[in-house]
Amino acid sequence: MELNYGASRQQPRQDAAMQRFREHRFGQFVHWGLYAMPAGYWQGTEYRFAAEFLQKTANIPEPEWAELAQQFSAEAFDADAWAALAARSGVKYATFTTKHHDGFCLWPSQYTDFHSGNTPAARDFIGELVAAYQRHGIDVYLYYSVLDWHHPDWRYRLESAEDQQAFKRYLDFAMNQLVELAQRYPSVKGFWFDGTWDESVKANGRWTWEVEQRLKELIPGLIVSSRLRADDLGARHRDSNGSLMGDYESGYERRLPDPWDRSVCEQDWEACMTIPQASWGYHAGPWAKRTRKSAAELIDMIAHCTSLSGNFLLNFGPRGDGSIDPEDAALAEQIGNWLAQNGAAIYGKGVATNWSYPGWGYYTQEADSETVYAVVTKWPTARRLRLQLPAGERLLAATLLREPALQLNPQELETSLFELELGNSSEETLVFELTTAAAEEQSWTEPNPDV
Ligand SMILES: C[C@@H]1N[C@@H](C(=O)NCc2ccccc2)[C@H](O)[C@@H]1O
Repeated sequence: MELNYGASRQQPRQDAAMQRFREHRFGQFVHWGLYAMPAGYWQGTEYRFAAEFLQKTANIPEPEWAELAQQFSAEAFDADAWAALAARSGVKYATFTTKHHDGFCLWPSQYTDFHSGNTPAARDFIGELVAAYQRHGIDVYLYYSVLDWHHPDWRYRLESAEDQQAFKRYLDFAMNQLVELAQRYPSVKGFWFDGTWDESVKANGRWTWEVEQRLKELIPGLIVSSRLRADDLGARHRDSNGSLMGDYESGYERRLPDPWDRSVCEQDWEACMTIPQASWGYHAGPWAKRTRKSAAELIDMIAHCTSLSGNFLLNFGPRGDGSIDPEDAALAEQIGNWLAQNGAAIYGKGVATNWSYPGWGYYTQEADSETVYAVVTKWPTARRLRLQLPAGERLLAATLLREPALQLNPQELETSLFELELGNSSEETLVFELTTAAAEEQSWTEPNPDV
């Protein structure tokens, strides 16, 4: 169907900026703001829900929430320390919340008084973070919530002429802020949009289209997530013809596609994930602590996304004073140590097109390369790894990536089916670099499995 504000392309972008994004594979999400101070508690009660939603879950009147800005001193904030830890964690890009749903801005915006310049901290946190992360060689993306609980002209739905007029004022405000961010921080590589699910935004597909156009005029090569976009009819992420809007699919929030679902590889995509079960902002309660994911679980997710040609954006919620939770820092270091040894299987890699999902982990491969990597995340109890190679291929060698590299002798069970003895290694996540060759002509054909 004819659309004015639908997808602007059918195929993935092939320019250098997009190729750089997809080669990153692993990124850091950072949710930080006023919500990090109460950290899931209000008047002594723990609220077991996302800490950045506390204003709503605890029914806090907006003026009372806004008062938190007067306590925001962030005395332990150190952009360079955040960036150095991020570099050690192995991330290649970082996405920072500039304004979350509560409307509080981490930069001195000229369009509102509700910003970090008007706090005891009196700092441009976004400016400091952009500079520090780029000094550490990490690309920066900016998160912006269209949903804004603070702004008087925000509307969830448009039921009257007054609603329409107010929400027009709100969209003008948001466009002004986005242009302001692009002009203040022109070195950022992209924008990550959130809070676009309400009827009011879905009824303004043209505005979402204009935002993408305007920001890409200001910053050539800019990358914009699909979550910004609605089309003429209010369809989100994908337009009413099923075509992806924006530059990559950003609908995977705290969930990953099925590891065998190769359909997701047709477009660029990114999954974002929390360390605790369901809080993006720092939550100080036992509920969040009890549900933290381990390094092994998160490494599995990194390899899972890579194996389907997607990026994995792991969220960190710094504490209200600007310090990093020591448990998060330790986790970041563990992941970084693994990537230092095994990153060849992740960075710049994607789906191993001819290799089926093995169940015990993931195959990854660089496009147009012969080399395939096997990331073993679920050890077979028999401690023998079975590899079903693509038909017509045989396994010459399997080399363990970690130091010292260990070459295993593949045992041929049947043509294209091989076994590796894993020995007693206690390591959690092993990566093998696989060397294959064309198998000799088969004297027999595979039995027909459809009996
Ligand atoms: C990236 C995350 N998105 C925000 C959020 O509101 N998620 C809750 C939600 C997720 C999906 C549909 C509606 C609401 C969370 O607060 C994080 O910022």
